[in-house]
Amino acid sequence: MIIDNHPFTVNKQGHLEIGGIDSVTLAKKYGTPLYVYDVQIIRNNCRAFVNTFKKMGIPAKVAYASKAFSSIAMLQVMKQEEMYLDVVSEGELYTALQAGFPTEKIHLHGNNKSIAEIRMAIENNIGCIVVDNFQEIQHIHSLLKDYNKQMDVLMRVTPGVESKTHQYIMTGHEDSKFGFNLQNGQAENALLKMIDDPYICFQGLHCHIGSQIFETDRFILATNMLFESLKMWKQQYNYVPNVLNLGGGYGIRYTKEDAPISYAPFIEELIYEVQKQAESIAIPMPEIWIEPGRAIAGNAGITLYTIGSMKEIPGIRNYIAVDGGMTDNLRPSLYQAKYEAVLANKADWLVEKKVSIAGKCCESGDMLIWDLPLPAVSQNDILAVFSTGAYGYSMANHYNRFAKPAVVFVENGKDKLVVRRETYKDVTRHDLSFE
Ligand SMILES: Cc1ncc(COP(=O)(O)O)c(C=O)c1O
Ligand SMILES: N[C@@H](CCCC[NH3+])C(=O)O
Repeated sequence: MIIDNHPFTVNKQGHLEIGGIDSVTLAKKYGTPLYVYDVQIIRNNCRAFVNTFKKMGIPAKVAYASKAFSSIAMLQVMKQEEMYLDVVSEGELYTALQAGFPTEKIHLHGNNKSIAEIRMAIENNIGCIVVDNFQEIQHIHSLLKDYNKQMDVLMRVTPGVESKTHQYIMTGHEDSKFGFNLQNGQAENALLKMIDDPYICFQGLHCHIGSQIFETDRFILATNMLFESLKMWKQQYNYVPNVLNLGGGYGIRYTKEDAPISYAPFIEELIYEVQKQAESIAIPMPEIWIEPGRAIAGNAGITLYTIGSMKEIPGIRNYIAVDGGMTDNLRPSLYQAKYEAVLANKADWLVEKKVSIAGKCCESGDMLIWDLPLPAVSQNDILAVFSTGAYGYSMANHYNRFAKPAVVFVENGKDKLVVRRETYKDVTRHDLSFE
């Protein structure tokens, strides 16, 4: 039996299965809350992007935006899949180095890169820095000069395109903390600062309009805005980009209301658009880079919880509490994000009524799912929440001094612990006594 809307099945015991393994067995073996990833789905997601570019014979780089879920094992899978990598901090870069990720395939982002981050990038000879602001151009220039090195650099621009997504995850609109503004001349000024720099090898533009976007026309519109500027810059400065990085942001299915982008046809559409635009301003086709995060990790991951206390308010609501919440999935409380879930140990039972899934943090807003249809629920049932593979573990936190859950990878019927569960010793590790 197949689970509606999600790439998982139900086994003969009526339990949810992931990667050929009974999820209830995993919950028993590793405890809950537990993040579980089906590695084959991660691989398929990577291949959908990489193979489309290959099939069309287009030089491209597909970089995994590791903010979605960064761990040594995950980045090792990215290495195996020949992906490039987008990191936005020293911590993400450090994790990539620990994973043995080829440094020349790493791209560094960030709207406030520290000197230490830029140094780390230069010392490790990473592939590219995506410059975000004027101060950074100066820092990158000076540091490269000190090291007597050259480095590829892209300029992040905001095209002034409003994507239809939650306000907190829009990034391409004018009033954004990221990048150089295309409309008000800042991007042009930045271009002029970098175009002939002896240390900065200026390769082209980067544009990321936001996250969890379904309307492909927004990506196309942003691309058109880039070409409007490129047309002027060609005429005025004879500038021709080698690279256009069109960011990530491809929406995935969390609930049945979401109609996720079909990656292959969309990438084809994007390629045709860039080809058409490049021809129209008579420049060679630039290399296309993209940076999906959620689209690689999101639907591959589930979170398993154990059901605990239950509170029925007659005529109002049934609250069912689980042993995690906003500490392992911040998205519902931060973005009012919606999720679907099943009882993993009763995955073939008929749905009985709607219940609301509460986390166990001391916050009324710590609700994972409102009005979820479930079969009859009992204490110790296992709840499996779908599509938690992106921005779940990576935004996990220690509120109420919760320990972060473990992460398990499953593939070909085998499970492997890839991030161990934190202990309370881990949680208090940095506390010092005042006595
Ligand atoms: C610069 C950049 N690239 C890529 C991503 C990945 O986005 P997503 O996970 O939505 O694909 C983000 C996050 O929004 C980002 O800020
Ligand atoms: N954390 C966000 C996405 C952030 C995108 C990074 N620019 C989410 O869960 O949807």
